[in-house]
Amino acid sequence: MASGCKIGPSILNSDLANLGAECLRMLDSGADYLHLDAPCSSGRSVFYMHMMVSRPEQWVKPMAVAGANQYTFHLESTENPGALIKDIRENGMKVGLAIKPGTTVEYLAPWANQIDMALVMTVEPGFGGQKFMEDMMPKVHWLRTQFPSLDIEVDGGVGPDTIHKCAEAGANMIVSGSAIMRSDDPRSVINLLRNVCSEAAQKRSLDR
Ligand SMILES: O=C(CO)[C@H](O)[C@H](O)COP(=O)(O)O
Ligand SMILES: [Fe+2]
Repeated sequence: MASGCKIGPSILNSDLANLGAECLRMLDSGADYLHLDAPCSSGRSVFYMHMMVSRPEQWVKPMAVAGANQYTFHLESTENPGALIKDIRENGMKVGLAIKPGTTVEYLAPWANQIDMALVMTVEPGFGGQKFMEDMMPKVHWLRTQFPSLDIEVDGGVGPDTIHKCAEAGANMIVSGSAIMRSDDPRSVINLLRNVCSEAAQKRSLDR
């Protein structure tokens, strides 16, 4: 089984001048992990880095030193994914592998057994508040069918209006930026996302 349904608020849209307080606010609201789209340093043990950078090789050690738990890089940004996966592991972090909307899932498949999490981007990487791309859901569904125990994350435009599509397709790790950060009640948004996701996962396991 994948590691249960987890909700990771994206801090990209938060008050960056008060990053520490924003992270604590999210953890206090029930976040399972924090999805960080920019390098930062912290001792907390729930930081999953989404590295939207060219040459992701150069940030592995700094992120490990900063206390990141997981290092997600874009398949499009490296010529040697195998070596990078090995380096991330040797630096004590879990491995996430992301694909942009224009990349087909067949490129990711050969690496699926070597990674902890696949990230299917549901917007073009860059900034928060973009429109969710529903046409990415077949990728999630295909991955879930082929790799039932893989953690599969979606990132971009995910919130109460779009979570059902993600959950039904098989995503179990949910990044949500604006929908959580802009809510007056982040806890209820996090709970809703997790409940929809867990119900879909439970239904899948009953159907098998
Ligand atoms: O990787 C990202 C942007 O490329 C962010 O994680 C993402 O945009 C989250 O924000 P929102 O939920 O508002 O789309
Ligand atoms: Fe992200």
